[in-house]
Amino acid sequence: MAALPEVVFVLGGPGSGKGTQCSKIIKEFEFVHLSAGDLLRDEQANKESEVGQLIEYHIVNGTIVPVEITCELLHKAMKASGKHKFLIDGFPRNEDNLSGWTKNMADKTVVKLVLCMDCSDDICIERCMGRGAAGSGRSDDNLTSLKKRLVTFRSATLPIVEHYDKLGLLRRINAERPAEQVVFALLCYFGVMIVTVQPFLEPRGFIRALEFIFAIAAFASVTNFVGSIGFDYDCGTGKTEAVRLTVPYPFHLGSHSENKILCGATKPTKFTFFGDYSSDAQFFVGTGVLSMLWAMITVAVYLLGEQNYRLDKRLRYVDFGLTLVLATFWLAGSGAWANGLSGLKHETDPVEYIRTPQFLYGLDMAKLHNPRSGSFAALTISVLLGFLNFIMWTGNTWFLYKELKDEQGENGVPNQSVPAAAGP
Ligand SMILES: Nc1ncnc2c1ncn2[C@@H]1O[C@H](COP(=O)(O)OP(=O)(O)O)[C@@H](O)[C@H]1O
Ligand SMILES: O=c1ccn([C@@H]2O[C@H](COP(=O)(O)OP(=O)(O)O)[C@@H](O)[C@H]2O)c(=O)[nH]1
Repeated sequence: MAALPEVVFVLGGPGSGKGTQCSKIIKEFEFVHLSAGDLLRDEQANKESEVGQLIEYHIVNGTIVPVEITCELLHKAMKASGKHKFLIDGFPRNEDNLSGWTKNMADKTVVKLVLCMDCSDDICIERCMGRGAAGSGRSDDNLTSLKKRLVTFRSATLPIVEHYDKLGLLRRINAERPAEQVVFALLCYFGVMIVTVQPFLEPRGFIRALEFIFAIAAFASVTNFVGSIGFDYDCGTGKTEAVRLTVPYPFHLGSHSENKILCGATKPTKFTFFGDYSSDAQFFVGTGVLSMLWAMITVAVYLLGEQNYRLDKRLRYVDFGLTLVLATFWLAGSGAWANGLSGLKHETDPVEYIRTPQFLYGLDMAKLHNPRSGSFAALTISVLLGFLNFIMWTGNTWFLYKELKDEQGENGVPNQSVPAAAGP
């Protein structure tokens, strides 16, 4: 399922610095800043608007415009932006706003965070008066309107702030500090927020995390393996000496030999094997390493750039394609390695070894007794892990394919009917 658009609400008293801080945040993070107040003022300035007068009335009196109007303006602006992350400043301001949003937008958006700019009334008044004096042109930057706006904030907006606090979404910011200090605190919250564990609660991310672990387990059980076999070597004097031969990765047996000085001889005796299983083993290990790298990259992308991933179809096609290729590699690699391992086990079987004609090894095989085989269990497990990886990568290919199919609207903002704006 495609991700829902993300929303961060920014609340706070008039003049607490909501607009100032939002404009700083969008420089650092890919959010679209939507000021509910600005949208209402633009609508009110539109001579053709049927609700202009109603908006003006509420703004001057510091009361709240009916949610149908605000919600429609917000929804239009979200759709028009073509983006997926929104910083909504000055909304929801009362119970009516909250229930209107819940009714129309809650199941089509995800509220990631609610920021509350804490600021005393005196500072709010001082800032708004300063804004008015600097020529904001706002009909509500005067003492009479300000007092009403502050009352509305305390009585209507603070219960909404508390509502989000109970949901665990609220972050309070001391907004009385200089703007640079305020933005620093805010950016920390945003930095934490962009790391999302959400994809790992869904099959795609969850399986990918497992794939990372199992890919490492599969190839490490091969690369770390050093097998061994052993015999007793008859010195011919009634004494025997134990011989241990190693079978190391990458199992290019033909090029691996061991020289042992036995029974006090002056010259070493050369023990060697035949056969080469390195291509099977290395293909398997290569698949494991590639899978680990791809899983590592995608886990990082899911954690830090999930929204971009969901919005950028190319990324998802690349993920789907590579996952499919790696699933195929796991099947081929595990099959080949299973076959290689059975050859390797046969070739390094100490019973077979001592039965081999003498001319092949240049050794007097009659002197070798009591064959002892080492354990190849780790390699058998590696084959099983390989097939398990095949199942996981194939399963994930299916989930990625399904996600590609379950496309949402172009810009991620769902198409939905918006309540009609109320008349004046
Ligand atoms: N931290 C701050 N310190 C001092 N002045 C600020 C601070 N933040 C905002 N201001 C000023 O206060 C006024 C109101 O800020 P604004 O961001 O428009 O508030 P709001 O959007 O909450 O109404 C503006 O003139 C702005 O420059
Ligand atoms: O969701 C909203 C946002 C704003 N307003 C009105 O717009 C005014 C100005 O809001 P804004 O957020 O621009 O300014 P602030 O009061 O926070 O400085 C408010 O007093 C309300 O009358 C509203 O009714 N609903």
